Amino acid sequence: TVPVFGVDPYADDFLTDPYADYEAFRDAGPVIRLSRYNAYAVARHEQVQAVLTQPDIFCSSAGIGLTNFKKEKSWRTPSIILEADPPDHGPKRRILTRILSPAALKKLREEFERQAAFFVDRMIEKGTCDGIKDLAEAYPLKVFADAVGIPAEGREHLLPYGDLVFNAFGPINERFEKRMASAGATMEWIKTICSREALTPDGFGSQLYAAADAGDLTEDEAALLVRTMLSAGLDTTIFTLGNAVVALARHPEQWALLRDDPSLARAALEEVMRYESTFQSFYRTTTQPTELAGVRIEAEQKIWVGIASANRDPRRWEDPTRFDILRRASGNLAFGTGIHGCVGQMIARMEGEIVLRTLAERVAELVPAGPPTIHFNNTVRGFSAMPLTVTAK
Ligand SMILES: CC(C)Cc1ccc(C(=O)O)cc1
Repeated sequence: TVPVFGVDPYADDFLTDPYADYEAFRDAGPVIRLSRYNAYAVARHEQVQAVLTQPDIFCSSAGIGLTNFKKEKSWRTPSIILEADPPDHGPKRRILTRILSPAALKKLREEFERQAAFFVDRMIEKGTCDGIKDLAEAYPLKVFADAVGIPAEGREHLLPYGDLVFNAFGPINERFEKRMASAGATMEWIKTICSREALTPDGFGSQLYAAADAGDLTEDEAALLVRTMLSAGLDTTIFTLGNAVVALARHPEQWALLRDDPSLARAALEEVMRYESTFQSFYRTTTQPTELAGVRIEAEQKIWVGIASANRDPRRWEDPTRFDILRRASGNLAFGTGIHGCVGQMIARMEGEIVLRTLAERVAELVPAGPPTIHFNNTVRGFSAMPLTVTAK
């Protein structure tokens, strides 16, 4: 029989330190059940990879959260790429891949580097600062929001919106209800800035409307893909940058390695994403009766997919609980994998690598000036505050 766990993976005390529970999930078997949410679960690297690479059996169109769109209404119009299966998914994916191409990103690199220098220099001037507020949040809210082409005013709605989006992939619990209750103005603002006229002429958003003008998208689909960019491209990079700063501040010997060799920035970022994955988990839904690692699973079942757990699976990683920026961390599942693997992973990596390299080039010491504050959310895990003392190189 399938091992059953009654634990609540969305409880604050679970999310404070989920890793012992993830280990128990992995050790219990390749497939387990989370009885509290009536879902199967995969927590090992091998089965997480297997589920994400069989979209015909483990689909996304029933929602990639706990809510089954075939049975309950979604809180927002479903995403036409994230919550879509082949054949609808492919053409939309190709449009985003083209807009987020390496050539497009090369044009942004200089501005992204200039902004990273600005925010890091300001932290050094302050001496005592907050690694989240002054860098991890501020940087993507400036460079990525500018790249999409949304107006400067009103960006304070972006984090509340992201919190709503990521809470909605979990259960409709008190955390979600609370955020939803105060989301009126935010939902209005999001709708407004995804419209053609709100966007600057040269950003990613306008390029989506150009695809509509070329007949590759309807006007409404273009607006929904702008919403996709704002949903997927901010909270994730913000929490990842925050997790990087916290991990480096807490592991001075790893910080020293990076500071003494800034070219390690990309490898350091990859290890942060493996060691402290921002994205904890999401779901797939079985389209037919199937068998996974010898376990029979009926159709229409929600499967919890433990990304952060897979990234610490000792069956795949040597000494997984050790934060080691010199290890080969590529191949981790922080960006997912398969046809839905993160379409923005190259711009996300560019932001992260530039920020870590800029810190390494300009900062001598990065020392905690107090404990970090965890941000509790149903899907992403990170910090809302990290007091730091920062000294110039
Ligand atoms: C890690 C992913 C679940 C992030 C994400 C969120 C939202 C969308 C969308 O299309 O709205 C796409 C991707």
